[in-house]
Formats: sequence, structure tokens, C-alpha cells
Amino acid sequence: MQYFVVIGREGPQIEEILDELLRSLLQLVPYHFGQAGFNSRPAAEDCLNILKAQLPSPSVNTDEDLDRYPNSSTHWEESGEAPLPMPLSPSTTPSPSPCLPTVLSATVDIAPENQNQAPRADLIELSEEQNQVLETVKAGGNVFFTGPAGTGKSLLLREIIEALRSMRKRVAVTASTGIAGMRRH
Ligand SMILES: Nc1ncnc2c1ncn2[C@@H]1O[C@H](COP(=O)(O)OP(=O)(O)OP(=O)(O)O)[C@@H](O)[C@H]1O
Repeated sequence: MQYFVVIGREGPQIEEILDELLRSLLQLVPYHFGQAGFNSRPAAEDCLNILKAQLPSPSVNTDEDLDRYPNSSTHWEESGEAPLPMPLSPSTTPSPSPCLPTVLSATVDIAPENQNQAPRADLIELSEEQNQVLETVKAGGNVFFTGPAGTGKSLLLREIIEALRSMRKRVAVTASTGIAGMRRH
């Protein structure tokens, strides 16, 4: 099990699984944050305690902070250095914590209109099967894909639409039932 200490809108907290991490990303946006991965919960808790002692209250965040991270973009980068905690306010940016040894640092900025949506596909790596469908469609093939609930059909569809639009193709989305038809908007 991998534990992550994520510094976000609610302050530092431990996230246990990738899904939780992705959910937090949606709450964090458009904040800049740092996160570190640990193989044991005690190590993550130690880090959490150090960070809580170091960081000012998240309530000091200002609109100015949000303005510093405009637009919709996501960058993940491997870093050999301690990731920088989220600058909670410009004047009180803490120094990197000694408990954050490595790993990932990220800036996630999602435009306000996208903030209530499901996790963005660009935060998710498509499975082999999803990729196969996507590539077939991009190559001009016809596909029928189905699967049990929650297996990633909608996410894949969003990816397909985005990919085709970025290829400057015209995309029409239809649905065979009234409710699905309303939801496709
Ligand atoms: N490759 C993936 N990696 C990680 N998470 C994924 C992946 N594909 C989909 N998900 C996540 O799984 C969840 C379910 O995906 P989605 O809603 O696309 O499934 P679905 O098959 O359309 O479900 P339903 O049939 O119930 O509508 C979503 O939270 C989605 O972000």
C-alpha cells in the first residue's frame, strides 16, 4: 500500500489510494500542492505532523493565490528534490519540509467551469483495452465497446471525443434513451 501526504485546501492530509488522491485533486484545484509517497502509514503520519506544525492555517489563502494559477493545465513531474508544499499565501511560503524526501510534485489548475466534473482523463492513464479502443477509433475504425458499470466507458468516450476533436474531426454524440440523451449535454 502506498500512502500519500498531500497538501491541499484543507491542509496536509494522508491519502491511501490513488482514487482518493485523484478525488483530492479535484478539491485542491486550482491550488499548487506538493505531495510525497510513503510505504508505511507511520512514516506518512510523521510527515503529516511535521507539515501541520510548519504550515500556516489554510484559511489564509486568498483570491490572489488562485489568480496565480489560472487556466486549465496539469503538470506532473518527477523530482529528485523535496516537493514544495502549496504556497498557502505569498508571504508565508514555507520552506520544503525535511520529511518530504522525493517523488512527485504537481501543479493542477482546472478552470472553474470544469471543477465539478469527474477526474480529468489526463490525470488517468487509460487501460490497455481503453487505449486499444481509442487507437482503433483514431485510425478510423468502427467500434462497439461495452462493459459492466464503472469500467471506464464514459471516461473512454470523453477521451475519444477529445481525441477526435483535436484531430479536427466533427463529432456528433447521440444517445438511445431520453435520460441518456439529456445527460450527454
Ligand atoms: N483507466 C482508468 N484508470 C483509472 N480510473 C479510471 C480509468 N477509467 C475510468 N476510471 C474511473 O473509473 C470510474 C468509472 O468510470 P466511468 O464512469 O467512465 O465508467 P462507466 O463504465 O461509464 O460506468 P457506468 O456504466 O456506471 O456509467 C470513474 O471515476 C473514472 O474516472
